[in-house]
This record gives sequence, structure tokens and C-alpha cells, in this order.
Amino acid sequence: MIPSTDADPFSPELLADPLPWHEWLRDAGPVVHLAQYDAFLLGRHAEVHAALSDWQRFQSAAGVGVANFLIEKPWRPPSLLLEADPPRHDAPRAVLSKILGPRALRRLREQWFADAEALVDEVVTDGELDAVPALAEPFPLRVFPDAVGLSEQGREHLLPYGDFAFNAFGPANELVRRGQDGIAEHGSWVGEQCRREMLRPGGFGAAIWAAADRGDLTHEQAPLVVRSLLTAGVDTTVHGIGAVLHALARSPEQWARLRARPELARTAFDEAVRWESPVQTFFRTTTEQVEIGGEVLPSGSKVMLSLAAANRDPRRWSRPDDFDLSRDPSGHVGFGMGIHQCIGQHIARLESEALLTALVHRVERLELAGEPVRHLNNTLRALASLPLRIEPV
Ligand code: HEM
Ligand SMILES: O=C(O)c1ccc(C2CC2)cc1
Repeated sequence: MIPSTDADPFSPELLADPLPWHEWLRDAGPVVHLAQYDAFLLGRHAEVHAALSDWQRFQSAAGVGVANFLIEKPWRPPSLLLEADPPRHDAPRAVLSKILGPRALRRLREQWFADAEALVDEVVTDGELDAVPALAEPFPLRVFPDAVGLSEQGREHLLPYGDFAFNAFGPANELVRRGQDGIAEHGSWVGEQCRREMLRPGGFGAAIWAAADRGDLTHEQAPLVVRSLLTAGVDTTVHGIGAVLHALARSPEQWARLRARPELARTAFDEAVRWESPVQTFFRTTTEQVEIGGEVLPSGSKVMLSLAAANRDPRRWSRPDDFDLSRDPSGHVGFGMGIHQCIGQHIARLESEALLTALVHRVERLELAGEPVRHLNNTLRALASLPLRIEPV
């Protein structure tokens, strides 16, 4: 018998403090029924991992939020990656895999490390700072739009556009309503930037259009694939960097361990993505009657996957609530799993590695100077403010 709950995972209370809810969910069983959304919810690592890895029976084409695209019109044309399954998903995925691959990372590494040092030199002085406006927001907003090939003007549209997109995976609640007024303007600016003539030669955007010229994509698909980068590639890394700085600031012994071994920067980021799960949840829709966790779900069911609950499942992780640089965080589902696993994860890791490396070389002590303030979003775990006390080297 599948336990049912009237809880609303998208309520301000549960968005603000999801950990007790996640614990209840994991202990209630492998599958829980969300009465308010007539959806099923998986919170244990084994079942979340299994569903993410089974695209045939847990499809994305019906949308990866509450809304079922087979029944209702999406707020924007569906993504050709996130909201598509094979075969439609294949070509856009193959094109982005190549463009965001090892060659791009090698080309960007030196520049991003230099940009991180410049930013840290600018903001780090002896005293206090808010790491969100000082570091977590400006760094991705400086390096990623440059790499995509966007002009300097109008980048202030990117964060609110992404924030709305991530809210829109949830129900039409107050968070979505609050974003409604601005989304037309943000959306038209983003749509404009996806046009070929707006994209600087040599950037990811121009490379997507060049793939269309080669016939690897159609010219109709190209702007939508650029849109994927602009939707997925900013807010996620801002909040991923916010998460790793938050984790390090509240664990001085882990900060000291990172300063002693700067090569742990990449592990630190993945452990933070596991610990905080900047992207908390995604949905799938069953394409047939499926058995999971010993329960049977009808065909056409909406299934919510709590990446965050899975990433702290004691059935998979020892001391799951500890942020611990001695842990091997591989196997976490913070970047998803399977054919839709995050295609930008190496870009995100490089951004974080560049910033953390610059910080460990310039900062002796980094600790909380006050309570962090949450930024609520239906899908993202985010900080509005992270007050830090910094002691330079
Ligand atoms: C901390 C940073 C990031 C996190 C936590 C994150 C998380 C995720 C997750 C959980 C998925 C899987 C979605 C699903 O299974 O339905 C995903 C997919 C995706 N991500 Fe990321 N992401 C991050 C950064 C990025 C960046 C920097 C980019 C762009 C360069 C990006 C582009 C994408 C795209 C295009 C997909 C869809 C892939 C597909 O469906 O084949 N992400 N991401
Ligand atoms: O293709 C897209 O538009 C897209 C939007 C949001 C994401 C989230 C998971 C990071 C991924 C892709």
C-alpha cells in the first residue's frame, strides 16, 4: 500500500526547511503519493537512481515539472534536451556534448582561473562580505555569458529568467505569480540572444549554429539549443557556488583541509552539490505501468524525484548530513543520472574550481558572519545572502 500525504513540497514552509520533510519521505517508503498533485514521489537514492536511469519507462517528453505537456500547453516551447526523449533528444545532446567537451574546458581553464583571481582580488579584504552578490553571482555571470558569446548589455535578464524557469517546473503558486510580470521582457531578451547574428564568433552559441550549418542540427533547432544553455547554465552554477561557499564557511575544518590540499576543490564542489542539491527535484511521466520499490505505478503517472532527499539517504551515504571532503561523493544525483545527466556539469565544476582555487590562495580564514538568508524557488535550493567573515592571507 503506497502511503499518501497532503503535504505540499512547494509550500514556502517546506521549501524553506526541506530536511525534516525529506527524512519523513525516505522513512515513509520507497514511493509516496502526493494527494495534492495526484503524483508519486520517490525520495530514496536507489529508486531515484533507477527512475533517472530508465528513460524509456520514465519519460521527460511530457515535461519534467508538475505540468503534463501531453495535457496542457507549456509556458514556452519545450526544451530539445531536458523535455525530449530519444530519438528527438539525440542530435541536440550529441551537439552540446561536443561543444561543452574537454577541448572547450582546456581552452577556458586559463581564462577562468585568471578571471577568478581578478574577482577575488577585487572583493577580498579583511572584514565581512556577502558572498552571494560579491562572488556567487558575479563570477558565473562574468565567465559563462562570455563563453556562450553574449554581448555585455542585458545580462541582468539571465538570473530572473532562469529563476522563473525553475519556478515554472512547480505549480502555479505565489513564486510563479511573482515572476509573471517580468518574464515577457526577460524571455524576449533571452530569445533575441539565441539568434545567430547576436552571438560572438568562437562562443558556444556560434558553435551551435555552425553545427546546424553542418547538418548536425536543423536551423530551427539551433536557437532552442542556445536557449538551453541560457536557461540551465547560470542560476544553477550561482547556487552551486553559493552552496560550496556556505558548506565551507560552516565547517572551518573542511576549509582548512581545502587550503592544505587545493586539489580537493573539485571534490568540494561535488560534495556540496550532493549536500545541498542546488537542483532539488525533477519529474518524470510513466509510459507504461511500472513496478518500482515494490510498488506498481499506473501508466501516465507523474513521478517526482527528490534528488535532494536521495543525496542524503542514509541507505546510500554514511553521515549523509556531514559536508566531508574525505568522502567520495561520486554516485550523487545532484547532476541527475542517465541520458539526461547534466551536460554542463564539467563547465560548472570548472567555474567552481577556478573560484575556490583563487580563494584558497588569498584567504586564510573564511567563516559565517551571520545567518544565511534563503531565496525560495520551486526547484532550486538557493541563497539570497551568505554573510562571511574573511581574513586574507
Ligand atoms: C551546479 C550546477 C548545475 C546543476 C546542479 C545542474 C543540474 C542538472 C540536473 C539535475 C540535470 C538533469 C535534469 C533531468 O534529469 O531532467 C541537468 C541537465 C542539464 N543541464 Fe545541468 N546543472 C548545472 C549546471 C549546468 C550548466 C553550467 C549547464 C550549461 C552549460 C547545464 C546544462 C544542462 C542541460 C542542457 C541539461 C539537459 C541535459 C539533457 O536533458 O540531456 N547545467 N542539470
Ligand atoms: O534545456 C533547458 O532549457 C534546460 C533547463 C533547465 C535545466 C536544469 C537542470 C538544470 C536543464 C536544461
